[in-house]
Amino acid sequence: MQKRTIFSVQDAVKKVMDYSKTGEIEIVSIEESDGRFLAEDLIADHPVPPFDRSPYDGFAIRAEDSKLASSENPLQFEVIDEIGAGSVSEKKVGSRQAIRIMTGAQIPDGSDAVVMLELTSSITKNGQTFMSIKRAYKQGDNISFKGEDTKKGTVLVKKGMFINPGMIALLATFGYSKVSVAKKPVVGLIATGSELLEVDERLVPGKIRNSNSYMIQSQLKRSGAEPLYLGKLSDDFDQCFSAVEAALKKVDLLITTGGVSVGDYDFLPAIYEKLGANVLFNKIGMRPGSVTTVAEKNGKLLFGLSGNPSACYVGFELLVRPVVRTYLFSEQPHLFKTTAQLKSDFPKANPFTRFVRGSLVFKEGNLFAAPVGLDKSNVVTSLAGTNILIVLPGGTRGYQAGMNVDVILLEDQAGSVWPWQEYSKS
Ligand SMILES: Nc1nc2c(c(=O)[nH]1)N[C@H]1C(S)=C(S)[C@@H](COP(=O)(O)OP(=O)(O)OC[C@H]3O[C@@H](n4cnc5c(N)ncnc54)[C@H](O)[C@@H]3O)O[C@H]1N2
Ligand code: MOO
Ligand SMILES: [Mg+2]
Repeated sequence: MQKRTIFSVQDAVKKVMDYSKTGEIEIVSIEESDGRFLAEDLIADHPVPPFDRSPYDGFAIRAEDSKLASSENPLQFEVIDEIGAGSVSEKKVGSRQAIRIMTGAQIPDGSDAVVMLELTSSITKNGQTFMSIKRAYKQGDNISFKGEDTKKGTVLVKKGMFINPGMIALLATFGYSKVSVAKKPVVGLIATGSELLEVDERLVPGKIRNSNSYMIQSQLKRSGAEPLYLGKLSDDFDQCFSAVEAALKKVDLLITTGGVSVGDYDFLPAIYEKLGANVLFNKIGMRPGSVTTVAEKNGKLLFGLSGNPSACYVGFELLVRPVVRTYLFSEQPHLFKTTAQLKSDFPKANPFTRFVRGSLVFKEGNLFAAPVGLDKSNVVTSLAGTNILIVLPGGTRGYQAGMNVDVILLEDQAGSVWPWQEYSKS
């Protein structure tokens, strides 16, 4: 048996990223663009608002006519027109004239200020309405100016950004009924293991249900990829080899789970060899996920994730996700990292960097990182409550509650450029 060379997390991620590439573009309707990734910069092709408009229901006047108005000296204006949002007055506001205007309507010619309805009183004399005011206004008072929200030509959203509800509002504002989005990379997924049952099968001795396939499909969707589930296979070399070889022709990336360690039925290393694939690494100095193996065949990446659920989960987030996000044009394809206070002691020392499944707790302006469940690579239940990975660099000491630790956010969309310094032994 060959001794495996241990790669640092940093070096492993770098090696994988050397083979990551950007994907293709497709055009979808604005409704379908929700949750996708923008394939070109979103540039304002007109100012917003496109015209000076009223932010209130009230009256458009000439500010200069209001100069002498006060409670002792209310001034009366002749109301010459009325406009709702969407209408444009053909009249020009002249001296001591006003136009009744509603929120969102274009400011009429001649006027340069708006008086809120509540600050006026109106009377009608011989069919003619007059309104009066008790204070002076300055030029520009209560006007929402053309371009005050954004100027024409402003880059509002960069290519590669996740399309959220606010971005949908922008797309609609600028007339994008069709949106150019990144095509989802098709990621093939094969689960290996003779012990695996289908989800709807009853438990029998020695067998467990295949949870990795569903978990990874969900992680793929969260990352923005299109999963192509190719089924689960027994630990049979020929069957697994043919499946991997055939899958490579159909997908942009291929994930297998299980069979990457040193067991008699761990066939992935031999499959990579027979395929003539270039194995980038097969051991990483991290826990869980130390057995995560990545190979490349003609530029296509094959991710051999561990069979152990927590190791599989972590291997995906650290190594597959940034490749998917690069496909989706993200310039910040890695998970976002910040610091938080460790919520409870973590006494177990380990020479490898630990990625402890945890949840972020917000309390009185502070961020806490709470480890969830049992910290073993074969556990599955802790994953449900996981929304962060708590990074505990390898070393001989454990960690105490209250210490500042790095955490990486799993449900954030902004992402990050490569955030991790090398985690050295503490
Ligand atoms: N002698 C050694 N043994 C092991 C080592 C080692 O270095 N030397 N590494 C251990 C570590 S660390 C891990 S992690 C596992 C990795 O195992 P494999 O990736 O080869 O995965 P399998 O052997 O196929 O399965 C491991 C474990 O996971 C369960 N499993 C597999 N597939 C699924 C699935 N789709 N859904 C749910 N659970 C799954 C499987 O039943 C096993 O219990 O190796 C250690 N051993
Ligand atoms: O690959 Mo294993 O998860 O380090 O436990
Ligand atoms: Mg194994």
